[in-house]
Amino acid sequence: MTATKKRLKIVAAISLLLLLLVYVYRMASFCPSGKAALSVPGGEEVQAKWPPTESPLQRSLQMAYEEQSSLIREQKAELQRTREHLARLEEQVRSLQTSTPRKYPKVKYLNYKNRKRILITGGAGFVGSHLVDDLMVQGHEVIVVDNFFTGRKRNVEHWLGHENFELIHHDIVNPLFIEIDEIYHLASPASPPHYMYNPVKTIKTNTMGTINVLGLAKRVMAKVLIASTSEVYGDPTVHPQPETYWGHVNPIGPRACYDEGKRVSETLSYAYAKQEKVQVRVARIFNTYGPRMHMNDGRVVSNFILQALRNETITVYGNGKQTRSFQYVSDLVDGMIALMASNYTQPVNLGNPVEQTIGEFAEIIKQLVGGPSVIKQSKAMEDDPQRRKPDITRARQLLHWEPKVPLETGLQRTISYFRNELARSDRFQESSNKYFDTHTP
Ligand SMILES: O=c1ccn([C@@H]2O[C@H](COP(=O)(O)OP(=O)(O)O[C@H]3OC[C@@H](O)[C@H](O)[C@H]3O)[C@@H](O)[C@H]2O)c(=O)[nH]1
Repeated sequence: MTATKKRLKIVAAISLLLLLLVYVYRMASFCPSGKAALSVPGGEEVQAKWPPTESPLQRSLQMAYEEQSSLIREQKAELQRTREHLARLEEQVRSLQTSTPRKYPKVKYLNYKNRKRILITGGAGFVGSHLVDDLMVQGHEVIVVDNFFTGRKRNVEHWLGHENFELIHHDIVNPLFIEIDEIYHLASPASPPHYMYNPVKTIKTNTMGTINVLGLAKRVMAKVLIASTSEVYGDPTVHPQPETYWGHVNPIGPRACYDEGKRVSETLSYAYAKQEKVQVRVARIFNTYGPRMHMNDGRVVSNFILQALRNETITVYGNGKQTRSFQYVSDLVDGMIALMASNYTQPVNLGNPVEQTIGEFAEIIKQLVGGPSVIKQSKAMEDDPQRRKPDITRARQLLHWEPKVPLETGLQRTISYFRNELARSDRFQESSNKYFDTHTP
């Protein structure tokens, strides 16, 4: 039994005793004058002296009451001492945290000429934070701008305080004035449930946000890489999809805020390139997965892995015959850095051409995670693209890039990441339960 529970029991016992005492006093018909009125046969009232001679029961009640009162006083004092001690310890932990020099991942030293100042919008997100890691390790100065709608400070906290790193809480829908050499524009929700949650904001981010980024690039003559998407091909009628394919997008469907938003983003890039001579790079990113995906991301990889880890039903939307091709996040980051470094200005597909149906993918996850989860079909998503596979000839030829991480290897890393995340959230839950248990007044 915890100390708190013991204390609660003692307090309850004392309250009962007090009630009993009050009751006994009432029964003795205590008068305001300090005298008890006693009725005698014949109607005469005799005023008795107060306190009357104490009965043995009253005496023992009184003693018990005094004993319990002093116990409560002692325990209150002890509680106060413990609280003060805890506060002192917390203060010590805080001062230790600030005085201990932080350990950072090793970064290369680049001289002034080779070191770039690189802005990453959406740099605290899933893909952005991996890009931050690579560019920091290469020795560049990295400035992250994020509005933390889907990004998290935790994704980049290992760089906080590093002299080459800066984190700015800012929404790119509003203009930004800083000096930089390169911009990776990744800011936008990317998971269908996230971008459909606030379609107007998604469109604003991909239009006004992109205008702000391109305007900044124009002012400071920075090179820009725009993170576009395979969704510009919509529900494609050409398979696999080369960059020359114009796409098949429903402009008023539930996905339009993202698909059309990204298409405008591409259009803006080439308008600024033509009119303002801004150097642009456009990466059309296909389905990507890996550690640091949000637990509530809602995309198929995180959903299936979490369902399997929790022994829940694995939900396949529709008949499961729709296809996707999944690339591991480190491959994508390599591709983006190679594209930025190249002098190629047309869009480039970055994705893994190994394609599978979503039904097969559910089986793969179930097998890799193990456990008793069953796979079930549920309602199909509206306008869900039916086949998607990148043609990466352009990236192969121009960037000498192709994905390296096999699906199983990438999935194993992602599964172990989500396993740790689940354990972490359980620990957090446990400790917050404990906290509320001991701090309930
Ligand atoms: O729990 C789920 C989630 C998703 N799915 C299905 O799995 C497929 C993939 O869905 P996701 O939500 O992971 O991603 P989508 O391919 O639809 O969109 C993605 O496309 C490429 C990127 O640019 C974006 O990250 C994202 O928009 C879809 O057919 C979807 O219906 C399930 O069957 N079950």
